[in-house]
Amino acid sequence: MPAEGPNGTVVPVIEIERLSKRYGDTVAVDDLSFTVRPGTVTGFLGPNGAGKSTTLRMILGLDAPTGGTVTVDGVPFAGRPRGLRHIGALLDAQDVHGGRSARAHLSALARSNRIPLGRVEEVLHEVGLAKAGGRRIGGYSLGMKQRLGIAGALLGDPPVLLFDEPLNGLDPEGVLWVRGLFRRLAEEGRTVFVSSHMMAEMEHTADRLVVIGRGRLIADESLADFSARHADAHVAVRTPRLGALTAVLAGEGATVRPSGREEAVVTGLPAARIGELALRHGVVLHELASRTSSLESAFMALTADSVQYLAGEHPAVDCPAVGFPAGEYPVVEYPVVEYPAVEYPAGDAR
Ligand SMILES: Nc1ncnc2c1ncn2[C@@H]1O[C@H](COP(=O)(O)OP(=O)(O)OP(=O)(O)O)[C@@H](O)[C@H]1O
Repeated sequence: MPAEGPNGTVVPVIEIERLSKRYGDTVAVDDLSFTVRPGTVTGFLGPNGAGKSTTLRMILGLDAPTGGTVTVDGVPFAGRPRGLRHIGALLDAQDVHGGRSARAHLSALARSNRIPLGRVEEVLHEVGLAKAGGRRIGGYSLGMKQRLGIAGALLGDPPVLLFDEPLNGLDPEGVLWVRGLFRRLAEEGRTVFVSSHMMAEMEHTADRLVVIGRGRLIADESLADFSARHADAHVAVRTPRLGALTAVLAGEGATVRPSGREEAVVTGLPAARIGELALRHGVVLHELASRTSSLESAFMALTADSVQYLAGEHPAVDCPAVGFPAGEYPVVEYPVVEYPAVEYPAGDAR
């Protein structure tokens, strides 16, 4: 059933229900169920071969499920006559006719989807390709092709947007720009679903995460909840009396791992409690800091069993369970970033 918003309006929800896809003996997607809602950027994460692209293709009706259903606003996408005006998608930035200009490519897309041609200049401008729009796409860098793919997705001004690995090939400035764009699209009430195989990319891009491995659901939660549940929280301490502090903290049930002559990593007690205990026992502290290991480590640990191609040894992942009482995790800060407008000049061969 379509989800309803205020005044009975239909909310652009993507609903995936027990979805499966087999290619011969390969199970690409395995009994997958989750919902992607509007107003947030949802990251779709999984290692190579996890089934992300296959899922996106099934949302778009480009691949038929072996089992289960996928609907947008309660209707399979193939049943939507509005095409690009309903869902905009970037699946493969390289999959474009290199002999055409960006302007010609977008104009053809606009015509076949009954989108006013005026949108072509608007989206070229939006993605920073207005001046380079007359050049052959074959001469574009991967980053410029990603921008062109994003322009194609935006062309129909759709309420639902899918992006498959959109950050590939973008320089840091481009990554910041894309993050700002996705945030704005979500704030406009659109449904934004973005795949990636790297948590480090999604950490500052998505509000929600759907994590899959070997086609199966591993996590479906907000980034904050994922972070609180999976990231390895610990406290770094530095003191000239490490032996004394270790004895005190161990007596309180903490685990203390020395990381230098006067330094240690403590798990099992929050920083505030460590500071109080040190004061009470007369141990001077030169450093006391709450730290959280990278979410990338947590993601790798979660999906370690699902990694299709391993280079040599299994990656060593240090992600022990943490012992803080509920609500006492260190706060993970997500930096607020500025989004510079970038414009490629007509002759720029980046
Ligand atoms: N057309 C196809 N024929 C046969 N096998 C396929 C086909 N498409 C995908 N697969 C297989 O299905 C599994 C999932 O592939 P998919 O491309 O969906 O994963 P992915 O998560 O998008 O990976 P990546 O991050 O590498 O793009 C893989 O084992 C892949 O080899």
